[in-house]
Amino acid sequence: MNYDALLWLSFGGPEGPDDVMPFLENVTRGRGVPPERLAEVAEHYHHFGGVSPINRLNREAIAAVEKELAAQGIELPVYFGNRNWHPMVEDTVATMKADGVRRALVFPTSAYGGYSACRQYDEDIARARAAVGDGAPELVKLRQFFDHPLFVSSFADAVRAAHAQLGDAEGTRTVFTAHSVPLSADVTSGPPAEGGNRYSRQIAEAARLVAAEAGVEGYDVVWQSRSGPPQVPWLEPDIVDHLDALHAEGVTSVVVCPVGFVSDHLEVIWDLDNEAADRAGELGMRFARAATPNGDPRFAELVAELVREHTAGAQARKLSAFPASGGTANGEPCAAGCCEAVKRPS
Ligand SMILES: CC1=C(CCC(=O)O)c2cc3nc(cc4[nH]c(cc5[nH]c(cc1n2)c(C)c5CCC(=O)O)c(CCC(=O)O)c4C)C(CCC(=O)O)=C3C
Ligand SMILES: [Fe+2]
Repeated sequence: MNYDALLWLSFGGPEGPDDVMPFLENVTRGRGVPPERLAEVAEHYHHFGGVSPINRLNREAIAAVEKELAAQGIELPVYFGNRNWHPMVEDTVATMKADGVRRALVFPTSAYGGYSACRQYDEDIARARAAVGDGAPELVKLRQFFDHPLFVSSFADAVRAAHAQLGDAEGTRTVFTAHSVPLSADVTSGPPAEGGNRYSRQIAEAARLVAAEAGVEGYDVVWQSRSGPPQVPWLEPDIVDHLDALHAEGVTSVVVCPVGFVSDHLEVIWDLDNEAADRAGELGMRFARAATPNGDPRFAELVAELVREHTAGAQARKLSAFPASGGTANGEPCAAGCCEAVKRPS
């Protein structure tokens, strides 16, 4: 085998009240997020005792992946590193070097393209290697997986289960949601030759695939967790505004599917399970939120299969016509100018 480890690369989240502000400062450094927004998001974390579930969920997913790899006879130790909170990826890559790791695969915990979902993880890889310096392991990122059949079927079952929870009410609307990004960031997502908007087009494609497999007809794609200064346009409509619009149309029952995320981290348990669910309650709408895939055994199988694309020549299974992007070495972009960062006003 050409690889001697797997690095699980994620966003990171606070693990106690004192972590919240330093974590948020790490996330927003140079990103032009106003202090009012930061204070609001800090409150969301404090609502849960300053603990984001994301690190625990990643550790659980890693344990499942370790078991799956072992069951398949793939001997790869799994390391865990984050962009914004401990264990920081720079420290993890230093440990990998000290352990003698020379060439590792990297699983980023995002299924999509775009700056925040793909390219920024490349920057993390390059920064961590630079911090470690000579002898840093070679780091080869696994590709985007938004259209992988295991990812799609996991969400499809979750959507079906959420409909069943509502007793399959006639006319229940399925609403797919993903993290909003500035319009400018969506426009520059994907390789320039493709014409942009790769992030929102991949989200729309994943929603279409999940809806088709779940057998739901009426569905919408909306956005959530908008950040940044109010004057900067982001992808819309927002999920909460959309519930108002659905109510005005006479919809009385909704299933919300967070197709843009792999786990029940803070944007899911606060922005959906509290804010959106409360709004639905005020409007007298029935509301069920579909589960995210990381607790599903198919998620560990998916990661193992992406690994086997590199170690055993496994065929890249995918359901959309988008090219299999994102799998580059040492933080290289997929193409010149692909998903480049947009400067934010400070
Ligand atoms: C596309 C996308 C994903 C999905 C892809 C992926 O999963 O990577 C994602 C995931 C996540 N975002 C997260 C948390 C935050 N994101 C923020 C801010 C921002 N996100 C953005 C985009 C995305 N974010 C953007 C364009 C900003 C504005 C600042 C900037 O331009 O960078 C802020 C700052 C405060 C605020 O919300 O304003 C926080 C705290 C957490 C961890 C949650 C937890 O702790 O459980 C996760 C998984
Ligand atoms: Fe975010």
